[in-house]
Amino acid sequence: METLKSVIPEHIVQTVKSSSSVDDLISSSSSLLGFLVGLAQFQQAVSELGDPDLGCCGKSLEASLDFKRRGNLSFRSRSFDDALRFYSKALRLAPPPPRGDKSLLASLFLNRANALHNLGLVEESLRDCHRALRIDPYYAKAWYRRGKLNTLRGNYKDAFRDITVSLSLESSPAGKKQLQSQLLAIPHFLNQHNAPSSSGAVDYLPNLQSQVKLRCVSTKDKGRGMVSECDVQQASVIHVEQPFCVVISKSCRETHCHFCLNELPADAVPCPSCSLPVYCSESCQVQSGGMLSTNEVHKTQFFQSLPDDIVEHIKSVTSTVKNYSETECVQEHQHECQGANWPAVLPSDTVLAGRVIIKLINQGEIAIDLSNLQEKLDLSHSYSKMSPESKLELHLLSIVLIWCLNKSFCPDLSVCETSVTQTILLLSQIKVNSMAIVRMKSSGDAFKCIPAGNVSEKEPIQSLEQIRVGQALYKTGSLFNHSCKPNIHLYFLSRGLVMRTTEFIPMGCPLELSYGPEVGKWDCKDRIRFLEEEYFFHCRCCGCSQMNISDLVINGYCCVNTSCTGVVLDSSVAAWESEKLNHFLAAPKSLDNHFLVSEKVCTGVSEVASSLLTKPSGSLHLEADKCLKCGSRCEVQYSHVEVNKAWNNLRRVDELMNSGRANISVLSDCLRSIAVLRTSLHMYNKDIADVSQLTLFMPKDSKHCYSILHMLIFRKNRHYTRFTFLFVQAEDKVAQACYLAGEMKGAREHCEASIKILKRLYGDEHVVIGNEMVKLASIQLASGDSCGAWETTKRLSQIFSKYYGSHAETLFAYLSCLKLEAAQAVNFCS
Ligand SMILES: C[S@@+](CC[C@H](N)C(=O)[O-])C[C@H]1O[C@@H](n2cnc3c(N)ncnc32)[C@H](O)[C@@H]1O
Repeated sequence: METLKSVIPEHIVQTVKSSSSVDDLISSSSSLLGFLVGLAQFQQAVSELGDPDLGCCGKSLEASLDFKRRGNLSFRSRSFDDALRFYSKALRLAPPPPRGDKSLLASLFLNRANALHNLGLVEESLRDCHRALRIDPYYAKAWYRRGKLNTLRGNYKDAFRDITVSLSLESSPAGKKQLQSQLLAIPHFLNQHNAPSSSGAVDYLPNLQSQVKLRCVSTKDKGRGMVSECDVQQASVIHVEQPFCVVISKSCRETHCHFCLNELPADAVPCPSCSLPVYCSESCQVQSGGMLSTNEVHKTQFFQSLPDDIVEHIKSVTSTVKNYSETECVQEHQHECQGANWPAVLPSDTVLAGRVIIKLINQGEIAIDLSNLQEKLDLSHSYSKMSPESKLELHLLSIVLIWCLNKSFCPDLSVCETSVTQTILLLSQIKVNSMAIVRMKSSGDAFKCIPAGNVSEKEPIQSLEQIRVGQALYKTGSLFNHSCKPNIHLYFLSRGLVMRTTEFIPMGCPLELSYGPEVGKWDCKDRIRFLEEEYFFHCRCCGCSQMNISDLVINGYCCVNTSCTGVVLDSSVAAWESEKLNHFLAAPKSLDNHFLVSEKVCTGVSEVASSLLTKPSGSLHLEADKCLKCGSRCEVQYSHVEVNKAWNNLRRVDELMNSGRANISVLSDCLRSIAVLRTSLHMYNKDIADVSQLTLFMPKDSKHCYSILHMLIFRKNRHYTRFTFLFVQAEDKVAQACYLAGEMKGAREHCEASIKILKRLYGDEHVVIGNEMVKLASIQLASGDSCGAWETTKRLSQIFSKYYGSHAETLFAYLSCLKLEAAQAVNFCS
């Protein structure tokens, strides 16, 4: 792309970069398209994007056979994990019938089933036998393996039938004899009900409906927005939606199903036509567009002698899974697996745009020059606000995409200025409307109660991390506006979007979610900058237009008067916050009304900035270098220099710790710098929290380092009433350090302190409190405080169910284990 950019003549670059309206786009697209079409480099680039043999998504018999051979070697040396990996790779590369070898595919599935069986993965192994038999119903060894697995599962009736079929296909007398003795060894199964076999299919459609009726309205300053037509209680599901189109994140291609985006099982199934996507089940594979070959089994000479019930058994085992019709599912990969290479190479936004276009073409919704694309999708965009560089990028990507679609999918699709213009607008819609699908991953899904003093570094305190597994477009979901103080919250079940209220919402009140930034996480100017850069709008939410404590203190300095809890601002923050206040004063409501919005805000502000509570007349100016509570003067400039010195020191310490050269003298150096930060910055300042990083780099084996750190920090700040807001991360990390060092008392106290701080920052019921409580419960269990763990678990379950309802345990697998552990511990004690 960079090479192409570098050869575009300057006058075309300028036309593209200065385009802003649709009319401009028509002429800029036309000039660029005209130039590129005649360019040999462009022709070569796009032909490579459409050629599977030049790309990485084609099938290869040689490569597949090579992986099979390596799998066999690993299997023979009993390295079953390696064998599993090699057979899976071989399956991805094996060409499909009729071009490819049917028996190769069947044998690969059976070999993988054997590896899975040896790894103790019975269900997965059974599913692979099933796959081998669907490809080749006359595969004696696959019937035999299936019989063995069914015997293991206690499914004797099926086991008997499987081995009977295997026996009917076996030709050698020795083999027949062995199978006969296997049959005799199967326990008696008369009147047995077969245990249901897991299909491996994931129900990607959450069976959930919202009773709340929503309405799309026009707002004063945010375009369209969503409101409810009735009062909505806290924690209600207000919206459920399946995506219009989805694309998996490149980083998750090998680990997650390309359709439902759930984690892949050990027996993942590849796309039959190309080597890129893998799915968790045939159901996902078919819904994404992959084809399954069908087998019609008749009572052939092989099965002539078998009784009817066994023939029925053969038919039911070897029949294909349900096929989904076009209207029922998206079939989003289907067009790509005609051999095109571009979906593997182009950015996710562009692949998503390709999927949208193809879906609309397949549904017969859009013209072949895409002239009505905008009208059909009806989503907002901010093309005119994008940077000149981004505009050039969008032009190029759109031309490449239209060209690829024309060559690899739909020759009727016109490559013209109209289709390019519409694709540019589609890409800019995707920029502001698409959502990242995320999964919460805990540091240990299998929760374990760790006995006190027995904590190893392999058992970190339970904590959560977000993984971005895909990107999707939801048509109705796109109509919800952003607020830095959201009243709804969203999460994903497979690829389905679920939205819930986090507070009571009166009828007609806007329903707003956070696009990322929230009050309490970042200060106002950082939130506004982020939203301008990522979403191209200036935030007009209540969090950014109203006063709040977090925005005042997050970058503040402390008062020179040591008994005062007031905050001192530097000139840039003071100017920013003054502007915000005056913007508010210009609005019809009074400042009084403003502070009445939330009692909590009012208490918080009076604690650090009481001067703001006196009724201002005219314009309000927040003075820099002056305590907002007691009015004392403070040289922020001087503090700034001291803080910088301390930070440089800490960075050096950080490097030493990182390279394993930390010792006690380094630690005391670090603590001196922390002391400087503590005496200069306001106690809620987020930089103090960043000090926490240091504790992460402590050498894992030096328990006394933790103890010293713990002792010094802990003793210095005994008075937790002074510890609020952003000290929280430091508290959290010290808790973690104590936990790893086996100092459970310290770990619990620091974790409780961090919860106290978070409650002041976010309120008692915010999900971040729940996350922190997971850590507290794990510490309590490890230190033998079963009653405490039980109480904490009850509290955190309430918080999680407010955010995730009955899905909490589906989304966070460790929650049910934690509940069980806590319940068992408390029962054991009582
Ligand atoms: C995902 S769309 C939301 C629906 C949009 N309002 C519409 O009319 O289609 C995002 C766009 O809504 C507007 N928007 C959302 N939240 C906003 C906010 N807090 N302040 C200002 N504009 C906002 C911006 O124009 C943004 O690009």
